[in-house]
Amino acid sequence: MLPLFGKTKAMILTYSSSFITHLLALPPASTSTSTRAVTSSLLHRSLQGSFGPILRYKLRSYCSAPVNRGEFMASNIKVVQNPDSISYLNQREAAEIDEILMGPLGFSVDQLMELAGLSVATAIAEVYNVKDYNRVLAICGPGNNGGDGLVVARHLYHFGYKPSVCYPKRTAKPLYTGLVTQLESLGIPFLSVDDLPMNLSEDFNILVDAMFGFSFYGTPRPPFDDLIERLVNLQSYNEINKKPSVIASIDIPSGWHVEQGDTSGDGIKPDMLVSLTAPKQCAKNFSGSHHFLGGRFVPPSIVDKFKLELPSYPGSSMCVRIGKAPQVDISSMRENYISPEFKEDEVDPDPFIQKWFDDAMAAGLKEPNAMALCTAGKDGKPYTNYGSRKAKDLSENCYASLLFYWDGLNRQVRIEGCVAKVSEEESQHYFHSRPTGSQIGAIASKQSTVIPGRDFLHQQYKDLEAKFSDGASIPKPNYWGGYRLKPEFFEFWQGQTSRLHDRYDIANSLVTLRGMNQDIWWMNENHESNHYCNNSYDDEFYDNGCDYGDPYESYENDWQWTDNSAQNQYQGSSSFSENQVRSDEYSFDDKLDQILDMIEESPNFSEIQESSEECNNNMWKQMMEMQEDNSKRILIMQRKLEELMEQLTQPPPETRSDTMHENEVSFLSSDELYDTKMHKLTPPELEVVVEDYVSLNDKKTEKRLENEDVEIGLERNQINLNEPITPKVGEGLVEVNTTSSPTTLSKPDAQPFIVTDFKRLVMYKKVKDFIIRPFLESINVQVSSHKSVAHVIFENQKLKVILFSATNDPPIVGDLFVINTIDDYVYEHTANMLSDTTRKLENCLPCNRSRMLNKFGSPRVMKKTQKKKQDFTFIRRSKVKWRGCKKHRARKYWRNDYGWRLKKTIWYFYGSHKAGRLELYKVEEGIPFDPGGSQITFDSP
Ligand SMILES: NC(=O)C1=CN([C@@H]2O[C@H](COP(=O)(O)OP(=O)(O)OC[C@H]3O[C@@H](n4cnc5c(N)ncnc54)[C@H](O)[C@@H]3O)[C@@H](O)[C@H]2O)[C@@H](O)CC1
Ligand SMILES: [K+]
Repeated sequence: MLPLFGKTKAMILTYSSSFITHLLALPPASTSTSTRAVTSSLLHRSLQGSFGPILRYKLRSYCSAPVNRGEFMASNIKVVQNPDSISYLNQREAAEIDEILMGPLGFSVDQLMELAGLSVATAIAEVYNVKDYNRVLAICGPGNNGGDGLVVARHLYHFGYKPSVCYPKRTAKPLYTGLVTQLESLGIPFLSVDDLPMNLSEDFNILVDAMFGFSFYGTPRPPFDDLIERLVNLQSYNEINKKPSVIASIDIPSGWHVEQGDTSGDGIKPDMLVSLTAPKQCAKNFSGSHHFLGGRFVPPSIVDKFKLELPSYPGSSMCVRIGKAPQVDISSMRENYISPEFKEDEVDPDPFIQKWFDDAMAAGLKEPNAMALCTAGKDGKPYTNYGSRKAKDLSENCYASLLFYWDGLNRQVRIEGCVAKVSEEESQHYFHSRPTGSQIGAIASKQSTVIPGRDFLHQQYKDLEAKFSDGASIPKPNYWGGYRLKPEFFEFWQGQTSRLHDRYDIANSLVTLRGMNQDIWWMNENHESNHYCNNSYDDEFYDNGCDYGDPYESYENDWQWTDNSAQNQYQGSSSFSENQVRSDEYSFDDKLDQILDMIEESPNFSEIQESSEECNNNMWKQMMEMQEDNSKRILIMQRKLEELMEQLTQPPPETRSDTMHENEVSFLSSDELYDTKMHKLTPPELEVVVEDYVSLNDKKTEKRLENEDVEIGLERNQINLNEPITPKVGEGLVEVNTTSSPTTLSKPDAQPFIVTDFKRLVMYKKVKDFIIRPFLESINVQVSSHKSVAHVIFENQKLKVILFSATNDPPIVGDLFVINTIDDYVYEHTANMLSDTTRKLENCLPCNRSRMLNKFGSPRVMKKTQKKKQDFTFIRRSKVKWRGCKKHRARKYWRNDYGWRLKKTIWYFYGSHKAGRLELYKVEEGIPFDPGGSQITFDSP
């Protein structure tokens, strides 16, 4: 570890060699090293050259951040190699653990479900990146497994996925209703089984199987049998599809026997299984690519009691992979960066004093001051083979490049300039300021030598430690010293989505350099680096054959190891062992071959080759200038592309309504109505905005509706039926003529179609919970004075009623508006509220004019508002029909008149003009009715 500014430290690693490590991953035995080395050096050089920026785009994708870059990457998840040593639970044990957790151990089911769901979501995100696997369907069952699925959907939403939920058998417990409400508030669509395509991979990338967990038994009952069937059939669809969808099962592949697994052999075949708490016995039969364990809450007492052998979770991860990760496909490693806006004024050439460095510090990145150093020798090749030397390079060609890569912030700063040795005094001073261990380490690891193994190094260290135990000053080896780079060129890079990365270059002449040229990079970095040979600028070590930092090249040389483990500060890293590094694991990728071919076939190739031969500082400068031009061009292109992308990816404006609350009912006046484009609709017309339309899938409700002769959508004359009308979620306007003239139903994304005759329109509005109810039975607005129709619109959680009168006249004062709703299906609060309203209305039904006036327009109020009695024509209808009514008569009236069942709730509104505007007042018991006064607010019951 090399100090910078005295107290901060910088590590110089070999940028280009580690770069090549990622990039080429050469299997030494099978590839002609010399050719490849030359090509790779040219490849590297080309990065600096005229066609560099374009290539860099491709290349960066191979050497970007280590986490989460696509399928088959399980970065920080500890891999438990032997799944056989893991415990598998039977059904009884699983249930027992559940009971203990939620009994004596004091967990609540919500808690466990949240943790379980989170771990499943993180495992999914670990394997299936959000860019390629964006559309998720969580298929949720009736039990806790289904609850986990709901939690997963929520977390995936927050991770950037687009989840939908199919939850056909809902459980009316607050835990579940709460989870549903949470998802609804995020605008996550709930789809019925009928809404789903037969081929689920048409609409979804990931299918989260949350139907059944460890309590499943027997064979799946409807509608899950159908859903499971669709998951089974997926395989045949997937064979056709270019990008098949994947199944991620929670705890147990649904339909499988909890212990015996897929007994019939024709069950679902999930690609991923996330076992919770501990794998169930059926998981032994799991043959998909990704088996994870989640539910990181099992306390030691349970581990002991059930003698559980479980893989340990790495770091703070919520999940751990069981078994081996599939072979890494290098070409698929590609991070879709999501970064904040790139602000030019936030970058400063000195990465140590600018905001970016502060950001990196604040983000808690490990050693943000660590950097990679890339040099090039006089032959122009950064690395020819393992015999090359950074220091030697620098003595021949002072140009070098430093790279600060800040993973986690998706940022990188590259600095280029000329490097010079610092004075011997400076080096001496710094050497003795280092900890004794580091000083000994500098001597112990002999530069650029091949050593027999790690033990040898330890012994060296011990011997030297003994030698200097008397506290004598440790002499600085003459090969140890610092370098200073004078920056001439900076490149700021920030990863962005779809590879449209930000890149901002600053050349020396444009900026005032601050700080940078005062600082020293200390060479001899290997003392704290696990993987690399010591580095030296002392000529006497040049020929010792140590390579700088490319472990793959190292195998070629058998075993090279000059590590100083005594100084190992990477506590988290597992120790380096030879058998972890197998060349055949890194097969040479076709794509890379292509790139290399491209370079070699490029018309510039020979030019570059030639110039590289006589590489000198001038050439480098030229190249940098060329690169600068290109970078600018690329930057402009990127911006343009980004703008375009932004335009293309603008989401459509959100239209969404929610549970309607009584006190949020508002009305538009006919004036308002005629002011808008809606005036084009000539009455009598009925326009209903259908939002959040969800068809019924609750058996009980369905049955009721059958009995009640109610239909979803339009109830119409079957003979004249052109085609079935089933509005779905997201569909927009439904226009219906109330006359028998042809009716147009238009949906934004569908062909308009004609219905010539219908009885009534029935809307089902999903309320906040599991029950889907018809919210408004035909917008059956009865206006007492004359025939009117209404527009009813849900907007911003408000019900808006727009009235049309048959004569084009606005409704008059005293009109009574009746909107029918059905309270049976109304959930909880709404139900109570409405039935309460019913009760109140029943109690105050106007049996005669005087009684009505007492209730709704007391003489006192009338007097005060100087209104005449006849203005209160509320009773007009009741005079005719409700005269002398008693409660039961009123009920009868409702049933007969509306052909509806008894429990229907009717909302009464009283129309009144105020400042040219029609306002509707809810008629309620006990509240003085004052149409001239301010609008009555509704008390919640
Ligand atoms: N203790 C744990 O380790 C935890 C368990 N959790 C989850 O809870 C699950 C177990 O939950 P549950 O006990 O609620 O049960 P399940 O979620 O396994 O399902 C039981 C439900 O499915 C129904 N069912 C069973 N067999 C059926 C069949 N053949 N056809 C149709 N329906 C059928 C049952 O009537 C019941 O409603 C676990 O698998 C796991 O996903 C997590 O939520 C939290 C932690
Ligand atoms: K499941």
